[in-house]
Amino acid sequence: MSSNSTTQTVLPARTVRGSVRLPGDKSISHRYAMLAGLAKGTSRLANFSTGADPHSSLACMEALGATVVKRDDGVIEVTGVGGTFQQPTRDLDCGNSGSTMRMLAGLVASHPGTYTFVGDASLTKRPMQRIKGPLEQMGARIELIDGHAPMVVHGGPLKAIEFSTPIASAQVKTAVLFAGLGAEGTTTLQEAVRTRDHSEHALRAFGAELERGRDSISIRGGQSLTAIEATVPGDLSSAAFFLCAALLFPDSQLVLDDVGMNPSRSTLLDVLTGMGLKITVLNLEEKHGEMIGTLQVNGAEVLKGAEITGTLPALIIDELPVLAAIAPFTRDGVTIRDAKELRVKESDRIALVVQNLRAMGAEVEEFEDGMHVPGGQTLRGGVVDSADDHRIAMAFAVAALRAEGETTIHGAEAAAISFPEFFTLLNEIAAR
Ligand SMILES: O=C(O)C1=C[C@@H](OP(=O)(O)O)[C@@H](O)[C@H](O)C1
Ligand SMILES: C=C(OP(=O)(O)O)C(=O)O
Repeated sequence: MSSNSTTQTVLPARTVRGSVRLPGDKSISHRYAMLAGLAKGTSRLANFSTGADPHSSLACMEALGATVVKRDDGVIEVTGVGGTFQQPTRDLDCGNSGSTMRMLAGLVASHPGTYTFVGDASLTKRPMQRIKGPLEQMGARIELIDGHAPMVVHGGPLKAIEFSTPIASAQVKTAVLFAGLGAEGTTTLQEAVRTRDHSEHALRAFGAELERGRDSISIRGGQSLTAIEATVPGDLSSAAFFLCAALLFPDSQLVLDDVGMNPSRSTLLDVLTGMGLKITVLNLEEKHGEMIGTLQVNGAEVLKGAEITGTLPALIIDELPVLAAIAPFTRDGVTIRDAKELRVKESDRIALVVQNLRAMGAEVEEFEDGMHVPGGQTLRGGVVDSADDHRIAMAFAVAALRAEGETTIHGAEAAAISFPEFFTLLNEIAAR
């Protein structure tokens, strides 16, 4: 049972209808917060994520000497340190946010000083060795306890490296690129799977030059950053919950405004289209390298299944819990393999999805690297547990819309990590 339990009850719905405005993208908000904190000048960031995680990044940047003003109109103003971080007098508290800990470790690594990173109980269990390797190769020293936080980064002069990421992780890629920004020489990084490229776009937006090779990305050290004015696109991973809700009802109709459509994230839309969702993209435009569009969606006549294997899981890793949670309602079932990373997120997302699906009466087969959820099943309302994992809380709220009877979600407040408005918006679009 989650430790700090606020329960939410979700009733079945007849359909979902309406229009939804999403919080700013969590991944982009983290990157803008960090780079704005290092840059020269004052950045103005509209539609910055309301989620707790990017606010952990902002608080860390304040501890490093940046000034953060949260304006009443939702715009966040960040005045950066102009290239040199202040030695923090407190721990850098990353809360629940793996992105904050891993990416910021890379950013501070080239700055002489000692930085102590801490996090909550969940973050303290997550693997940090993956960034220690490359950052130490560049010349930083990193102390971990058994591969985990608390993590002490001893920053200093770094040397560029050539690095091939052994796991598909945008956070690891970002840690290396951010360290490369302050290193001597040109750092080159190769990824087997092309993960989300928000860091590349954000670095360019703040004035850094990067070079893309066929399957590599290079950054020259010693470049300085300049403040930007930007509007953060709506979060496609938050949109996923509503898109999956729309899939559940043939007559559903939703409009999602100003959603981030970066091609390195939008594979999700191909998967949902393959499952039968009708998606029309309107008003597509580009801002600071990021695509933004309005999504008009209608439900599936036949809700088909999906096979999510190979390199695909890495491209939709945060959306897998909700896809699995609605899988019993598909005609053909959903198979997820090659997704072992799910076990080291805010919770063991494979074990927890399986546990909660079973609590709602579904049959599921668990694998070390995924699961198989047969289709053609019904769910009954039940008691599910988020284990303080935001994506799990929201995934099962969506599945509950088509369950028989009401569903109680323990630890529902975890949604605020990425999407504080989630339950209010879900209630608004659910027709009962
Ligand atoms: O770069 C990012 O913003 C993120 C990358 C992914 O993590 P990994 O890099 O660990 O795969 C994802 O799960 C996380 O929610 C956000
Ligand atoms: C895994 C996630 O985030 P992070 O790694 O930043 O904690 C997530 O938001 O699902």
